[in-house]
Amino acid sequence: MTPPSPIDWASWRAEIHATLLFIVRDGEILLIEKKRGLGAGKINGPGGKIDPGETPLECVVRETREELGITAKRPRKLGELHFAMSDVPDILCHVFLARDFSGQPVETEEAKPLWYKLGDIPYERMWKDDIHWLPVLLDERSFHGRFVFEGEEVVWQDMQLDTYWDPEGPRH
Ligand SMILES: Nc1ncnc2c1[nH]c(=O)n2[C@H]1C[C@H](O)[C@@H](COP(=O)(O)OP(=O)(O)OP(=O)(O)O)O1
Repeated sequence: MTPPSPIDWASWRAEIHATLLFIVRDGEILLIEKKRGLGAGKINGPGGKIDPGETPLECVVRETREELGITAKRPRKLGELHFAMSDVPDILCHVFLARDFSGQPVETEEAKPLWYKLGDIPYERMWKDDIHWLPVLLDERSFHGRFVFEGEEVVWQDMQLDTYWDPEGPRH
């Protein structure tokens, strides 16, 4: 049974809306080592904050171009993550999966591209929540995750699988 949440999700609103993209091709996943900003030093998918007037899909394509110099083909939103943080603003993150891209991934000021076999994803170098939803994304199932952080640690979590997505965008 899920323990009571330390925060009231009914009144929760994200201060930041962001995106993440995971590209999977030929049994490997394209990740980045993030070089600056929130999560610097961690391994993650490309992505970042949504600009004013931008859709999550436009954002994830733009951020992937900026961070890796490639264009994702047909990214599909499969997940939504709510992060209640203790020391940085709360985040709502739209999570996408793509099976192809054009161009060649290059290292930029923001990110270093890293390919991993699907069986060797380095969860120990990623945000602590990732292990709870990335395998779901890789199974092409939709999900809605909520995580409460104290610093770097997850102190409460809830994952709903096979959720329905409103193509118009986030609920908060
Ligand atoms: N807990 C957790 N797990 C997995 N991924 C993330 C988190 N928290 C997060 O913030 N993230 C992701 C969501 C975003 O993709 C990035 C954070 O975006 P950020 O790098 O701050 O945004 P940019 O727009 O690229 O940054 P600047 O250009 O403003 O430096 O991490």
